[in-house]
Amino acid sequence: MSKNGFTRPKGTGESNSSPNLYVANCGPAVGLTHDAIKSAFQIFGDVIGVQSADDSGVRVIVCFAEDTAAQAAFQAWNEKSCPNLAGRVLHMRYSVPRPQKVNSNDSVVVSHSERELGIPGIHLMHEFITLEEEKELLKAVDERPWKSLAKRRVQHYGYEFLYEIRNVDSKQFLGELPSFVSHILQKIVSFPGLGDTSSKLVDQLTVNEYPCGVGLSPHIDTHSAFDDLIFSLSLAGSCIMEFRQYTEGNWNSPASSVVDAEELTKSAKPSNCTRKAVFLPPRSMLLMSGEGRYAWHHYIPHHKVDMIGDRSVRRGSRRVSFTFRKVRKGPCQCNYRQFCDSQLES
Ligand SMILES: O=C(O)CCC(=O)C(=O)O
Ligand SMILES: [Fe+2]
Repeated sequence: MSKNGFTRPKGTGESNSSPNLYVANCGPAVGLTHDAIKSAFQIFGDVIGVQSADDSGVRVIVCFAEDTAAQAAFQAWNEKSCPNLAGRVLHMRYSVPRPQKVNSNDSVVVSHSERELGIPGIHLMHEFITLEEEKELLKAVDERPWKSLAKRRVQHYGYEFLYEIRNVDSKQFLGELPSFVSHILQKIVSFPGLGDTSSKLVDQLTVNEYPCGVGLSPHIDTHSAFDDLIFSLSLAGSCIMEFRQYTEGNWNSPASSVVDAEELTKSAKPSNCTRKAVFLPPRSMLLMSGEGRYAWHHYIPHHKVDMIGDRSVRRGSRRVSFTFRKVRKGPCQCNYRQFCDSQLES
């Protein structure tokens, strides 16, 4: 495989024109140094440089300053015996710089803490559980049946989440949350900044398993479905979570609720929004509440690699998240009406 940073141009004919030529049957392995190649091609115009096309020693990239010089060289020497280069028959094609893989989170700044992130109501606690507890939780869910969606697998406890209506069936109680999360529920109560914790904080759990490279479309968890507090525990692999505040939003624009991941991400090119992101390492607990829960879309990009500053962090083979929420019993009365299905539809 070529590692030279160049590739064939897309398209044919004129559109192939480029100042760079890939030249085969020519190079140090057949006694032609890069300097010798450069001076031979200089007769067509300014040569910026010559580099190896691969490890073979017989294929090079010749970079001219101008397309016209490359065209002249191509016409004169392609598939011909070349007197200036030991009579070798050169095989040429145009070459263009290989496009960089776009895994760059579209250059959103990624924070490591809630303070850096600075979205009211979004809190992050690292190492919320131990490695041992993480292992136990993963073992517990892996022993239970998964439901396969198009790109990820889910389990629901307490109440089922219905993706078609972006809501829960609140009349169908599936039972108390399973005992393997009891210690998480106890810890959740002591999450810093929570006020009155006398009543049950959560009664619904969605477990999501994302294979490497799978994310979740931008959405706001439906206001009428769940109360204020949404806790999300990350296990196994890391990811970044992006938050978007749309300036002209309404409750279902661009996607207010959890839809199956791949549907909307392609349309998720943000233009009219403020974007912030946070890195979610395994065992961290994220709390979305208040403005961050009601008025910001959250989104997990479909990337195999997350760019954090200039560091790339490869996603693990899977990330499993436990999202704890409380099913809402009456209409939502938040102060973010434009994102609130309870207040816009009533
Ligand atoms: O995987 C996560 O951390 C978030 C899941 C989520 O946003 C949801 O289920 O609504
Ligand atoms: Fe969500």
